[in-house]
Amino acid sequence: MGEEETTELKLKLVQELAKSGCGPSDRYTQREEDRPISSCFLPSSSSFPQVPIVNLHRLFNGDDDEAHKLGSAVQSWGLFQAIGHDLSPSFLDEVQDVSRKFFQLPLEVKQKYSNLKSGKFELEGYGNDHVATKEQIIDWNDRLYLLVQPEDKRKLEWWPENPSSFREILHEYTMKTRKIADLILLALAKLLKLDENYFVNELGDEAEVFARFTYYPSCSRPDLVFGIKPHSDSSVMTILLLDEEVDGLQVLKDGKWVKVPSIPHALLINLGNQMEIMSNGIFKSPVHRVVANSKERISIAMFYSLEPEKILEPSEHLVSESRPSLYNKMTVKDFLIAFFEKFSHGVCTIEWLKV
Ligand SMILES: O=C(O)CCC(=O)C(=O)O
Ligand SMILES: [Fe+2]
Repeated sequence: MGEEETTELKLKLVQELAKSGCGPSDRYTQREEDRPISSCFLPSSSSFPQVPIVNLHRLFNGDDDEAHKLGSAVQSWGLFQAIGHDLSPSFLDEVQDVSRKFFQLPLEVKQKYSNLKSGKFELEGYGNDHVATKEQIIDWNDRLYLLVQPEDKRKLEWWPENPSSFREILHEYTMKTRKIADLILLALAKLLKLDENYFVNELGDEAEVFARFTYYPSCSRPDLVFGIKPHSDSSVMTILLLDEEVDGLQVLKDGKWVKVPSIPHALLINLGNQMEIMSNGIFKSPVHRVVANSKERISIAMFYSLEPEKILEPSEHLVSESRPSLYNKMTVKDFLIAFFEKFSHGVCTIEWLKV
């Protein structure tokens, strides 16, 4: 057995650590200079920058003011709160509810979906994030990670059957959020004066969509750890359903960490690296992080990623002599391998891909 595999096997689930009353050990403790100190943190108050809010109902009905708001949100923040979507509050509550119930199950039940198979890490399933080296500082969360689209690539053995409605709710959430994602992609293409189907077609039927259910156990020393360390998403776009009770997400804006407040039943739309690249840097993929809390927290992320064999590059309409491509080309598959390797070492932007 290789050394890395041994490292993985020794790790406990964070939820079990928290339950046993142990605080975070060295493996979770950030170096002093990296800790979530409050000096660079802006509380949300009217005198500080506020995360933009876009009304999707107005946007999808051709409201120019809303399109303008979207444009400024994705160019200066790279993320926004989406209200006015057509998902009912009771359905979103159900999504939250089945997620919470899954993490509340006894360990033996959840282990049926473990992302360690004979000690080897699998992308899908329940467990820790990938631990690449012994030096890696581990985030204070457990996750359930599932490929939800294309449908014929789903591996149902990873999909919980408990709570009994989990699979059905996840399927319905996948279909409904994909419609919202496609409509947002249309609006984004229009902003760049591209064919309005440009991003929808780039994503296409073979796009890989992953659902990540992240459980952040309560932590006795939230000042020492991260729920998720600073990063930008690898996706084209991410749709996040935030915990309604407990905040934790923060976004880096002009060098300051700004709190992303949870608005009940809103969706948080976050552009990822693939969109930054396709838009040749016009749209931003923001650096964000999650701080731990003395209360537990859950979030559900849907990541939309281009088909693995595709070449990741800016739209040719956004490249000219005066604005050459800012990024080196590679396949999506190679990009993702490099991304996850760098993420585990705490790299949080795509500076490394720049020409
Ligand atoms: O839990 C959150 O609020 C954000 C999670 C996140 O950034 C991610 O899963 O990439
Ligand atoms: Fe993220």
